[in-house]
Amino acid sequence: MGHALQPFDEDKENTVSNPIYLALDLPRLDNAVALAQKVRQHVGGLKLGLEFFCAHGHHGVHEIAKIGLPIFLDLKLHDIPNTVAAAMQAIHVLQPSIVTVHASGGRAMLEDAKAAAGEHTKVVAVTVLTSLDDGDLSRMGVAGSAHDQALRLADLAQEAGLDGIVCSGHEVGAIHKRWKNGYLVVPGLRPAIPGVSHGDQKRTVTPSEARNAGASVLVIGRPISRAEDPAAAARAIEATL
Ligand SMILES: O=C(O)c1cc(=O)[nH]c(=O)n1[C@@H]1O[C@H](COP(=O)(O)O)[C@@H](O)[C@H]1O
Repeated sequence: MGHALQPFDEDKENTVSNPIYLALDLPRLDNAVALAQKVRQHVGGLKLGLEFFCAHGHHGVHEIAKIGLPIFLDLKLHDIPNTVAAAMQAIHVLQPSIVTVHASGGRAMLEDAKAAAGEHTKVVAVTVLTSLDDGDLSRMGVAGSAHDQALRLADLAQEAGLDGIVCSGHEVGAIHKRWKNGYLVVPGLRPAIPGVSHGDQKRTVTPSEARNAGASVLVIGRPISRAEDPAAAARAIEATL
């Protein structure tokens, strides 16, 4: 029997009391459970990505849900509308708080994804991945800056009736001005600690910069999961917000 996932409470401003979602990007389920247990007092939710879902599927989601925090299922769905809608229906039973799709899948895909989602699930569209910069976009044939592209795709997501978007901290302020009640998810966050690794992330800001610019949710992975003391790292980040 699976453990029922609970939608989380939030206030009118589309914020949660602790906006940090820990990205549980670990290959082993036992390690993911142990990490989540360690930091559960200092984060508002847990994000499970493609790596986790491919390895552990629905069973893995149920195991993590037992920890008692809202679950963000980051599957970044991107396919024809019919396929994405069917995938959304297949994860209904998990009742995730948040699910991601790619905004570049187009308006019909976004509309069908939202229509197929459970009523307590927020569907948010990834605009421009935080691992990409202007040069990467130009090589993909996208004219203009990552900033402008993120704003364009945020407008598309809003027109399609989604709950919000995923963007970097570089754009969240501008998107917040255009979409006041949008649910704005910001990854690519790095605390202002000397020598902190940015890894594959190119458009980064600190957690407090993102929060002050209007982020509803702060997605943080390696700065917590790879810290010597993950609970202390999460606590230190929480204290800056
Ligand atoms: O959708 C996401 O969560 C996401 C979008 C994006 O543009 N950039 C991004 O890094 N993410 C996710 O956010 C997390 C960031 O992890 P760290 O770089 O380790 O903090 C990873 O799980 C990514 O899959």
